[in-house]
Amino acid sequence: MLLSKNTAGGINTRPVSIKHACVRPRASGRRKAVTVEARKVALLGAAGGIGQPLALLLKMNKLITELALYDIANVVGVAADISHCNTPVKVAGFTGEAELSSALKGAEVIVIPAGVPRKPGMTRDDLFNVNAGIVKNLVENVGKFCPGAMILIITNPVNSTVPIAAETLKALGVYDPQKVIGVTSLDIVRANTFVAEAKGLDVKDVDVPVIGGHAGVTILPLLSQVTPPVTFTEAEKKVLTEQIQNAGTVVVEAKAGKGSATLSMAYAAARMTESVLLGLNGEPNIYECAFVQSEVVQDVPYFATKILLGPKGVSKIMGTGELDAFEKSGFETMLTELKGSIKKGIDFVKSPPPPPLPPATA
Ligand SMILES: NC(=O)C1=CN([C@@H]2O[C@H](COP(=O)(O)OP(=O)(O)OC[C@H]3O[C@@H](n4cnc5c(N)ncnc54)[C@H](O)[C@@H]3O)[C@@H](O)[C@H]2O)C=CC1
Ligand SMILES: O=C([O-])CC(=O)C(=O)O
Repeated sequence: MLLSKNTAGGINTRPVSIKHACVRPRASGRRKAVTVEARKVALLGAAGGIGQPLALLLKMNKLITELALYDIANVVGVAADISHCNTPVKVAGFTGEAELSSALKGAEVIVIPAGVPRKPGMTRDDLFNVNAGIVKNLVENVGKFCPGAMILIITNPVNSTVPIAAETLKALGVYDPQKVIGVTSLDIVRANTFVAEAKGLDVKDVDVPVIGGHAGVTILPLLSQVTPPVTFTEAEKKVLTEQIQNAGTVVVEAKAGKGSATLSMAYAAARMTESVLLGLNGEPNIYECAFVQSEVVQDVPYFATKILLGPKGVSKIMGTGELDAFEKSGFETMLTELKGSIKKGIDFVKSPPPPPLPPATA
């Protein structure tokens, strides 16, 4: 399946039917065939809540020729199941550390949802202790077995796991900032949905840029820059901003201990993966918001803004645009938390925590 074109005008979420896969509408209304290159995608954490529906969506994407599903848990059954869908993508399952290298070899895009999700009462940062090591280990293997691949990180806390991935690749001497992307697309998907609902708009026409990071107050929707232009009262801005910032927590609480957003996340990640592939294929004007290494904000080395995707990955990082007074205040509020989460990720690789002390003797 191809989702609608991700143009500079916005991240539209209009699905295009499978029948039209690989044919994307141009601004002129004429249709242009998208070149189908041989593209292997590896999905790490494929047996999980996000992994399974994401694997299914990727199996339906005609820009992909080969899909490697990897998990420490048994993922062979998921691979067998999905492989029966009569679409051309070749699917294989790889379980356990010993099979990781085979999953990665030849892959050009690596999507990582491996790790534990939140339970009610937890913050995303509470996942750091478990997920930091998982991401570091997986990215080390990416650096060894498919250096140069695009890495899309879903695992939380994204504000820390992206710096962890970058530092891990730096230590191996294979870091390319154009290739490492923190997936924040779910924030845009949610913002588009909530703004369309609040303003009675057709959601396929709505694009809300969301900048900053992916946790609480670091998620900053730019309601002053919505496409199509919409005006909001101060009260509406507050309600919508908080709704977008808290949406993940709402799902965590509704699932009551059975995980966090999985289906909407799979949808958002399928869209980001497709945009990355379109960029690699040379399709022009592929824009998404994402958390990447960035110089947009002084002293904040990673930041989410709209980015342009191209044949080498992130080819341009857009600025924040003009913020209104409400957004400026939200921007100031986020900085301390964002800087702290980024530093925590960098320090995890540069100065790993000491091993636990032996038990004290009397
Ligand atoms: N970036 C975003 O917007 C979002 C991020 N997330 C995050 O995505 C992550 C995954 O969430 P779910 O799929 O719901 O969790 P899940 O627990 O259902 O699935 C995680 C999968 O990762 C696997 N896994 C664990 N360690 C692994 C390793 N070393 N190598 C390979 N696979 C490994 C597990 O076996 C499991 O199958 C969580 O950290 C969650 O917080 C969730 C929603 C949105
Ligand atoms: O809230 C969570 O833990 C999962 C997540 O990142 C989201 O749904 O935005």
